[in-house]
Amino acid sequence: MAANEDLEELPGVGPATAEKLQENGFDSYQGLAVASPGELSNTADVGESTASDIIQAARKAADIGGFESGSQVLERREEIGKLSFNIEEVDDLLSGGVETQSITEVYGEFGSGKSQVTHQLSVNVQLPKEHGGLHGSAIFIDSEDTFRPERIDDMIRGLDDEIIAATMEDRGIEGEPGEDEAMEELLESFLDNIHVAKAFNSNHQILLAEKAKELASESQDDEFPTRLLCVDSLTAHFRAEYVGRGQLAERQQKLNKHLHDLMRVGDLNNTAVLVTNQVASNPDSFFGDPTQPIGGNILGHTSTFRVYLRKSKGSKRIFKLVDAPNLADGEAIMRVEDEGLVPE
Ligand SMILES: Nc1ncnc2c1ncn2[C@@H]1O[C@H](COP(=O)(O)OP(=O)(O)OP(=O)(O)O)[C@@H](O)[C@H]1O
Repeated sequence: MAANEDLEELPGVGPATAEKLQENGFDSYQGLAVASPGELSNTADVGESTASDIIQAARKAADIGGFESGSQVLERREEIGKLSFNIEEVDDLLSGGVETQSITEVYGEFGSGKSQVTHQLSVNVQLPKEHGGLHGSAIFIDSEDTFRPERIDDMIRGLDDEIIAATMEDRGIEGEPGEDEAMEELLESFLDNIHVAKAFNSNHQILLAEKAKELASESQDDEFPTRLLCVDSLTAHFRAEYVGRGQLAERQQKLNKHLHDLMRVGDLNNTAVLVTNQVASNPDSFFGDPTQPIGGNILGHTSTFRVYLRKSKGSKRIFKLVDAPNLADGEAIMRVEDEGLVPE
C-alpha cells in the first residue's frame, strides 16, 4: 500500500474492516476503486450501501491514472522493445518478439512448455540488444513452484558461443565460453537478475504484483532495468480457490484487477508481461471447452498477444498466435531441448 493510503480514512472503515479488506487483497485505494459493492460487502462484512460509499471515496482518492496527450502516448510507444525468442520462425510470427508494454498470454495443456517459455525469456531478456535481448532483468511470480535455476543454467550453456562471448564482455566477465569459472560467474549474474517470488494463494499473487510494480520502477536506472515480468501460472490459484459457479463473478473481478495491475507494471516501466494459463484439461460444466484457456473473456480482452502452445511429436511444440493486434494469426514450430527452446 502506498505510504499515504490509510484505509481507515475511508468512510465506514474502522480497524477491523480495514484488516479484513487487507487480508483479502484490498490494500489500496486503487483496488477498492475497481471493486464491486457486492464483492466488498461479502469480503468486509459491511452492508452494500456502506460498501458503495467506500468505493466512491476510494475512487475519489485513488490515482487511477488519467489522460495523456497523443504525443505522450506516441513517445511511450516509440520505446516499445521486442524480446526475441532467437527462433526465427517464432520471431517472424511475432514480428520480432514479445513486446514490452503488452501482456502476452501463453496457454496450453500441462507439459506443453509454458514454463520453458518463461525460463527462456528470463534468459533472453538479459542478452545484449544485438542478440535479441533487452539488456534487462526479469521478475518471476511463481505460483506453481515451477522456477528452476538449473534450467536457467541449461539454457545459458545452450546459447551460441558468440552470444555467450558477447554477454561475458557486456558484463566484464573474463574467460572463454565453456570455461568452468567464467560460466559459473555468468550463471550467477543471470540468476541475480531474475527476481523470483512464490505466490502462496491468489491474494498473495495480487500483492506480489504490487510489489513488482515497486521493484520494476526502482530498477529503471539500474544497469539491468526490469524488462520482463512473468507470472507462471496466472490462473492456477484463482481456479483452485474459486470453485463454485456462484464464485465465478468474484473470481473474474479479482483476475481482472490483477491483470490491470500487471498491465500497469508493463506500461509504466516499458516491461513485457508474460503470463501462462492452462486449458481446461478435464472438461467440466464449470470450466467448459477443453481447448479454451481458463479465465474466459476478461483475460481474452486484456492480454494483447495470445499464444496457444501445443505438444507435437517428441520435443516438437506448435506455437500458435491466436490473437494479436496488427499481426496475422499463424503457427510456428519449435522444439524444447536440454539447451532450451530451439528452432525445429
Ligand atoms: N531439461 C529438459 N530437456 C528437454 N526437455 C525438457 C527439459 N525440461 C523440460 N523439458 C520439456 O518440457 C516439458 C515441460 O514443460 P513445462 O514445464 O514448461 O510445461 P507447462 O506447459 O508449464 O506444464 P504445466 O502446465 O504442467 O506447468 C517436459 O514435458 C519436457 O518435454
